[in-house]
Amino acid sequence: MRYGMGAEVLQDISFTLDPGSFHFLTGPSGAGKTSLLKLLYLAHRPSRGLVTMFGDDVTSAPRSALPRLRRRIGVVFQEYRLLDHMSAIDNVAMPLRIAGGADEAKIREHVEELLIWVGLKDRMHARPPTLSGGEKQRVAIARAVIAKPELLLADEPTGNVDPDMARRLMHLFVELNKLGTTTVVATHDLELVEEMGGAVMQLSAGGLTHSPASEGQIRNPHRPHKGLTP
Ligand SMILES: Nc1ncnc2c1ncn2[C@@H]1O[C@H](COP(=O)(O)OP(=O)(O)OP(=O)(O)O)[C@@H](O)[C@H]1O
Repeated sequence: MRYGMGAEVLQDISFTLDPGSFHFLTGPSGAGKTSLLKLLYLAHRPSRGLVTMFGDDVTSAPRSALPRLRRRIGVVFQEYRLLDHMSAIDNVAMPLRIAGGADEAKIREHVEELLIWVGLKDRMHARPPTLSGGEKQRVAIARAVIAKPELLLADEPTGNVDPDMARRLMHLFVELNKLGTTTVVATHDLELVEEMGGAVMQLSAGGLTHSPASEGQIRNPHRPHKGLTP
């Protein structure tokens, strides 16, 4: 992958994410973690090579096919990308409203429950510009997981919260993963990676220096979260 006419920022990377697996993506700043997630989110196409997603080659998929594919992916962006004119509740409810099929009262109940769980009981009606960095991060995470996507991509999702909340949010990802969501979490927090015990993909200077030999199962126990049970 390269940006424009620049040098390649990712080279000769080959891996498969088994359905339902959980992977951490680590590596120093600038190694290419965000760039790799952009390939997986279909925000960028590789300059050479192949990306297949849900069994289909998406490298040459028409642009018109991308929104439908992206609806199957939940993303926590490093810069959150919340809609500033909407409340936290409405930001989080968006994937459910776009998916359709659920009645508004149920959506609201589900969203409120999740926002309470991530510690935003008193900030649900606030708009993103009035939220702290850590609060915005939690809204972004809630939005990414609310519709139980098939694939969850999270870019440094706990970078702005304290260690206890970081653990709580990781357990939310684990809980979702147990429901079948394939998960990739890019993080600098090696202590948390060690504690959670998932498979690790390690990037260094644009190459994968360590990729999981095994199936990417998280080994540690977790606290149950009722809102994400089927
Ligand atoms: N939009 C862009 N245009 C040109 N180069 C870019 C762009 N975004 C990132 N890069 C370059 O691509 C390389 C990989 O960056 P990337 O953001 O993927 O790394 P990262 O591992 O996610 O870093 P961090 O941990 O700091 O978020 C870096 O050399 C970076 O300077």
